[in-house]
Amino acid sequence: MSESSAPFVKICGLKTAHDVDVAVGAGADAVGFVFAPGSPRTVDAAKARELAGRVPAGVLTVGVFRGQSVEEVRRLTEESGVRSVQLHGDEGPEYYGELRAEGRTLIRATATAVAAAGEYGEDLLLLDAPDPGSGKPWNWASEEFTAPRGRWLLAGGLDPDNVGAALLATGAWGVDVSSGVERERGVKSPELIRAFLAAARNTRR
Ligand SMILES: O=C(O)c1ccccc1N[C@@H]1O[C@H](COP(=O)(O)O)[C@@H](O)[C@H]1O
Repeated sequence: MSESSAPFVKICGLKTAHDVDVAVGAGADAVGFVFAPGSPRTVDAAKARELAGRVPAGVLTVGVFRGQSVEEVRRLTEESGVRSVQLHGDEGPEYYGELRAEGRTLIRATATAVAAAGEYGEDLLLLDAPDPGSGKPWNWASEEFTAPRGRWLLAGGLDPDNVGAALLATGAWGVDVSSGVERERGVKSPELIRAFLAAARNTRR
């Protein structure tokens, strides 16, 4: 993708067939299913398999994990059939290496400064807020923020009203959203999903 093309957009935390259909129909590049425990968006492997089965091959399906063992990530990924693994824990490069050796597409989520995408062997880097999925933004607009080299996604408190400015300010390759497309915590809004995708798509870096 060239710098002037439309940004990559992932819509995360989907729990219903209708929301998956809306996100895919509105042009999402990726959809996420949360396997991390304790979230209002958590789904089990059977539900994720049902939802992922609705997603066409050109759209990436992502399982979202936090602080879970390699064995659990492997099991949930295989049982659900999602194609990509997004890790929010404090896993090190060895952990990534183990999953990478099995051919999984890896997204490394972090709230700390990173010089370049790919340092742990991940396919995509995701810069997120310290409390992922909370809808709270972080200081991506501050002068202290330095964007990493390479392809990276921005997340944390994005919504249809701020995603364009966030993309322009940071130069992120793509964006990821959950709370900002919900009408109440854990319940997606089809209108907000469509509005977010339109706003992001219309932004050219
Ligand atoms: O969405 C969750 O509940 C979640 C739980 C645990 C780890 C990650 C989670 N979601 C990720 O958080 C951001 C979205 O944040 P926001 O709600 O838009 O502020 C995104 O990367 C999700 O994949």
